[in-house]
Amino acid sequence: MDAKLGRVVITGAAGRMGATVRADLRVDAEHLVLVDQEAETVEGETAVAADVSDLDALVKAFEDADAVVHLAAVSDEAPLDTLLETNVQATFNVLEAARRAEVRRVVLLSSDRVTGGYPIHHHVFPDEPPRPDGLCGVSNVAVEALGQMYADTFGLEVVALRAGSFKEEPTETRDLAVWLSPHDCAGFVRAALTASNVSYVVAYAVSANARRFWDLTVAENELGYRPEDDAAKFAGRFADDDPFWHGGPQGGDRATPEAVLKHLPD
Ligand SMILES: NC(=O)C1=CN([C@@H]2O[C@H](COP(=O)(O)OP(=O)(O)OC[C@H]3O[C@@H](n4cnc5c(N)ncnc54)[C@H](O)[C@@H]3O)[C@@H](O)[C@H]2O)C=CC1
Ligand SMILES: O=C(O)[C@H]1OC(=O)[C@H](O)[C@@H](O)[C@@H]1O
Repeated sequence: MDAKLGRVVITGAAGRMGATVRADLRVDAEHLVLVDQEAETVEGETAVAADVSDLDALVKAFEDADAVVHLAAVSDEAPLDTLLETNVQATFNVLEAARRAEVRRVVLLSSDRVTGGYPIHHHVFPDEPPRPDGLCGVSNVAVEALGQMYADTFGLEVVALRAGSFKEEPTETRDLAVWLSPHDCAGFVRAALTASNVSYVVAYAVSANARRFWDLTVAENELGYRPEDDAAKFAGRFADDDPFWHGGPQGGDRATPEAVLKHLPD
């Protein structure tokens, strides 16, 4: 266990990933501050009902915090104005509140959507150019850029984790490549909070899936985390000859014109 987690704020703490991260950090963090539209607490936690659009509320919630894990977001395709507000503007608010409250480190949850336009046979390194598979991916590119700017300009320590598909177990063929297990999700976030010598790091957060598309060297070298689960143990549930493996974008169905058109204005 890492002794030095300190006081950690989790935005979006009431969401899916929040439950996993919170249960893991609660064990040895000095204190958890849970920011969400609503949040229930147990001993050792404080709940702050706040919207991440409210910069002043965030500055207050971040007082005396050592680190922030920013999970509050829209994690699916949506109209651009929604994504700009809930992902881009909110990430700016979180970073700016962290700067004002003198928080040392911020962990941003980005997503594999940033590079979902690469073909499935391309092994992607985190420093390759973005190739978003939709507007949500575009918003995640901006999220990462904000993190880089705050690290370079203000010396904030920022880790952007490009999470794959976070779920208990794989539920579709594509998950054999992109699954992020709860155990590994907790491991990546903990490593992002505790790694030393961080200025700005962007790393994929995906389980050690034999069929994964993404390189994990940065996660191992700069964050010190090597994932442990592998979706291959569920491979028997899915057809070997699924057309997904024949080619096409890593984002799968969501990278189609139809999927993106659904959220464009009439
Ligand atoms: N679940 C997944 O497979 C993946 C998730 N991610 C990213 O990880 C992060 C967490 O994802 P999940 O936990 O799955 O999402 P979620 O939708 O389950 O939870 C998000 C939480 O944020 C809160 N929230 C949303 N807007 C808010 C606002 N304006 N102010 C305050 N709270 C607000 C919601 O109430 C909710 O509790 C997101 O940034 C998402 O984009 C990235 C890749 C994959
Ligand atoms: O399947 C994936 O790759 C995606 O899984 C999800 O459920 C997330 O909401 C999304 O942001 C991921 O990128």
